[in-house]
Amino acid sequence: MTFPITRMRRMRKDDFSRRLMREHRLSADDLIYPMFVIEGTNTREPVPSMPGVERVSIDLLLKEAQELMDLGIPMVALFPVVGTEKKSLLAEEAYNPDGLAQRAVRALREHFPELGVMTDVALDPFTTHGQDGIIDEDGYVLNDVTVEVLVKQALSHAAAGAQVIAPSDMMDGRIGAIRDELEMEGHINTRIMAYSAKYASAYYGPFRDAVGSAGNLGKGNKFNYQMDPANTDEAIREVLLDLDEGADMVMVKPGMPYLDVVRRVKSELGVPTYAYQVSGEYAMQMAAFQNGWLDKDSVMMESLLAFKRAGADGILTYFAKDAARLLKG
Ligand SMILES: NCc1[nH]cc(CCC(=O)O)c1CC(=O)O
Ligand SMILES: [Mg+2]
Repeated sequence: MTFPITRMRRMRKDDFSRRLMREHRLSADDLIYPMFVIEGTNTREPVPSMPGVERVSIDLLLKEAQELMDLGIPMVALFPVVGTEKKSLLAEEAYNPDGLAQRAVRALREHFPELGVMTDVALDPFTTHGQDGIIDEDGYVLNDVTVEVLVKQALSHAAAGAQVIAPSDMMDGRIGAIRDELEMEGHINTRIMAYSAKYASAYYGPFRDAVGSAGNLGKGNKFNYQMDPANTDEAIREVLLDLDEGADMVMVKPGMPYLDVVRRVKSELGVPTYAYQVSGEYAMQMAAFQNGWLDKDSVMMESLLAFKRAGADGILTYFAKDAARLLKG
């Protein structure tokens, strides 16, 4: 009779030894909370395809910000939702100093100076067609023309006080152009979180419902600027370019279906790496939770821990508050 010399189960026997050998941990410090902002006062609107997520007016945003502070969540990511009267072909509203995003940033910075505020730089909430940039007569998104507008948008966010600017548009060269302008205008410490490896994903559907760009986009797609889900070498090149152009943090998006990309970026480049657990990932989990098919707390925490294991330094997730509450116990 021979016995196994190595019994892997020994260390799993008790909670104390399981804790001692645990390699990765999720904490509130890892979480970034995305929020949708609308006009009005004391106004909240549910997003039907994202149960539990609401679009809120700035006064309610401030109430939630207090909650984020209490939970120890370091940063909120803002997504403005504007009416059709604010949308145009040239997306001028994107850089309106008194636009919804800019006002939301100012209010948060005034009341919660310690909370990180990250803004989305992309034109889709402000274009009549729902594309992230300016289009030509054929509907093709023009790169360099779009970058000029993105620079103005980014500058208006920095001027409002945003500490982190997050270009999510996938135009070439926009990180360098934005960095240049920020430096020239004295915003030398404004951090850039680049959505570097952003894939043309079908998992963004509920987000496009939330910001009201789905209808405008119609049958359109973003294949000629967002990345092909088949590629990973290309993701490394995208990340390298953004780092060279002055990005402080890089992001992979979506999250769970792209953890291989997160791992490659972290292992090969060793830079601050973030992942976005996007709206579709949230929606499909919530659907299963609401049906009683999966257990919410444990599946949510397992899904977030998976990002840490893959090498992410932080996660943008609609579960941020729920997860932080659980972590607090
Ligand atoms: N620039 C748009 C933007 N910024 C964040 C998301 C998606 C976020 C999510 O699905 O949760 C998108 C959608 C898109 O590219 O169409
Ligand atoms: Mg790029």
